[in-house]
Amino acid sequence: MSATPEPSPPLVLVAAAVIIERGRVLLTQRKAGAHLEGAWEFPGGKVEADEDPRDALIRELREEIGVEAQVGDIVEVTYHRYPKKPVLLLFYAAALAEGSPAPAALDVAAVRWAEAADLRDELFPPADVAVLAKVRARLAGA
Ligand SMILES: Nc1nc2c([nH]c(=O)n2[C@H]2C[C@H](O)[C@@H](COP(=O)(O)OP(=O)(O)OP(=O)(O)O)O2)c(=O)[nH]1
Repeated sequence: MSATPEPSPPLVLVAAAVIIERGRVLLTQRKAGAHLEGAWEFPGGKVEADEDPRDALIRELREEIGVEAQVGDIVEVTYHRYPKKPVLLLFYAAALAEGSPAPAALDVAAVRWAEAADLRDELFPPADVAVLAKVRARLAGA
């Protein structure tokens, strides 16, 4: 008798921000106990079923790091299949709004501004390879 195939896990839609200021990009670190714990990443999170991805990103940036952001154009779109979790990542260029509070680690392990030399692939989730290449190029002014 053949085993019943596992149902495919649903695709998770994620919006994340590429925020560059004065030659540095804003990164957050994933909390202990979370999927990919300890990895550095671009701040953001899951888009709810009824949400515009840009609105989801503004909400996540408020919740995670307490900033007010303006969300611009897509930098990269990446599909990645984590074990038991396929994700579609929308990476948007974004900027801190005038008068926004400075980023604070409200619901992340840490937050920091990073230079191009700090963007080593192995510190990030495997899905971030393509966006990291684009961010390095942007930081280099290309
Ligand atoms: N925000 C963000 N998420 C990323 C990046 N790269 C990457 O693979 N991801 C993945 C990690 C997570 O699986 C997913 C974001 O979901 P999340 O942080 O809201 O939720 P989570 O999986 O920790 O939460 P949960 O399932 O435990 O509720 O996208 C990135 O650069 N930024």
